[in-house]
Amino acid sequence: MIWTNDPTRLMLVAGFGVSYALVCLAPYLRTRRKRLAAQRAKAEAAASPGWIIAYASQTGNAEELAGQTLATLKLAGIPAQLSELSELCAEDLLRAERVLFLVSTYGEGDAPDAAAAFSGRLMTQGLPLPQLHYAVLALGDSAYAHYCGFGRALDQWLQEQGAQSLFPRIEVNRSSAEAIGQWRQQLSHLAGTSDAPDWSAPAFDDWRLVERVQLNAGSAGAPVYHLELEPLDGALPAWQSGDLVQVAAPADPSRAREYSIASIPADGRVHLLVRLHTHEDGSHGVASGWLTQQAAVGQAVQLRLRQHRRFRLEDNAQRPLILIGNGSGIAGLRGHLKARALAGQGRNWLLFGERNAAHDYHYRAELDAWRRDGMLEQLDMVFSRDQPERLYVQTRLAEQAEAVRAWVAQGAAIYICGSLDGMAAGVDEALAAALGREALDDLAAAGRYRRDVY
Ligand SMILES: Cc1cc2nc3c(=O)[nH]c(=O)nc-3n(C[C@H](O)[C@H](O)[C@H](O)COP(=O)(O)O)c2cc1C
Repeated sequence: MIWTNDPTRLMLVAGFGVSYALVCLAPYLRTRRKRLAAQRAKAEAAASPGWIIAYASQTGNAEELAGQTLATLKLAGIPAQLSELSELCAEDLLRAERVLFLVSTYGEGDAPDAAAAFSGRLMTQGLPLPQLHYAVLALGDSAYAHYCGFGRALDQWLQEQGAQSLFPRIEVNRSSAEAIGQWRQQLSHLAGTSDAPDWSAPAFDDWRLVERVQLNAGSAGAPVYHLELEPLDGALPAWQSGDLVQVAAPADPSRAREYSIASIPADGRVHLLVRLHTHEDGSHGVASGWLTQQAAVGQAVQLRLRQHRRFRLEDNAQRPLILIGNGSGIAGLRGHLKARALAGQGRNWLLFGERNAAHDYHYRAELDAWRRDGMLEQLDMVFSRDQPERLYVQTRLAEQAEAVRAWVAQGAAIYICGSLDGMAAGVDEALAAALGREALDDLAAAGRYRRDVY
């Protein structure tokens, strides 16, 4: 060891010692600062009156992410509750301090059906919300003209009311894993936790295509096929009428296509109704081409079931049902009719549109049998091209406004399945004309007007 009395050298040694200590200490201090900030965030969040996770979802994506958001906050010890957007009233918002909104967009930039009243009534008012801290996760598909239209409108309205965003709106294009990852990261940051639960979607299972029949030979429309599938391992999973399947076609497994399930578990198989889609250049749709042209009967198909809570019967199982649809939309309605027949519930009115009775009367024998057995109280088949003038379900519905009012007065719920263009909007207008727009919005908010339209 070398001793020295030279003051300059002593200063240098001391200076070096202090710098060295600082260099060693810096990472520790940084980590400690971060830990304290995280603890503070957690304590503040836990002390707040509770977070609200509000979702508006049509086919369940936003709802599923809302459930995962709740699980993440709960894991971090933050009191939080899940709420459908439609359940929130002005008073709730005036009181709330932290709300996470997860909303999708439907129609042409519209809110999901259940949130129509929230969008039409609350969002047209001025509410002072300076106390509200919020974030928006907007789900959508950039192929639509009004990409994330409802999420954007909600965000803008909240800003106009003086609410403060916790972080900029995150837009999720076609369920993009990257955007969902950003949301998850923001949540972890807010909640001061790094151990968020796994959000990955369930894997696809192997099913076998066991039957395929074309239903509309000779039709003026594109070919429609009835398909039956069984799980390869024989264990039939549970589902409810109204649910969907996602099919991963070998040519594009990253973008699953969704189809309504046309059967119930008592059938022992998943039935699908698939219309072959043909592009302008003559090529077939990836999934519809695979399922109806390429996959051989007996071949394995990658499939997973998806709950579609918004289109299930749920509380409506005891109510009379008005089922309205067109084209391949008979799939989702057939699932419900099968469930009703199994439960012995005969108060069903089916109003269905296709082109020609001779070729497009899908499942005619089954519908006739239900009619005979008292499972279909009223059946209105509307064939657009069987008479000189074109006729559609919405025209028939408008003629039946009196009956619609009577059924709804008796507690009926209304289910719509089929095409958005040319059917859903017209049916919506006819229903609004029969019942009043406000009453229809109220039915939607109460889960008595449900749509699976595409
Ligand atoms: C009939 C229909 C209309 C849609 N309209 C829009 C739209 O106008 N803008 C948009 O960004 N996304 C639109 N989408 C895409 C959905 O918002 C997207 O699929 C979202 O993931 C659905 O979430 P959800 O399951 O929570 O309802 C539409 C989807 C369908 C089936």
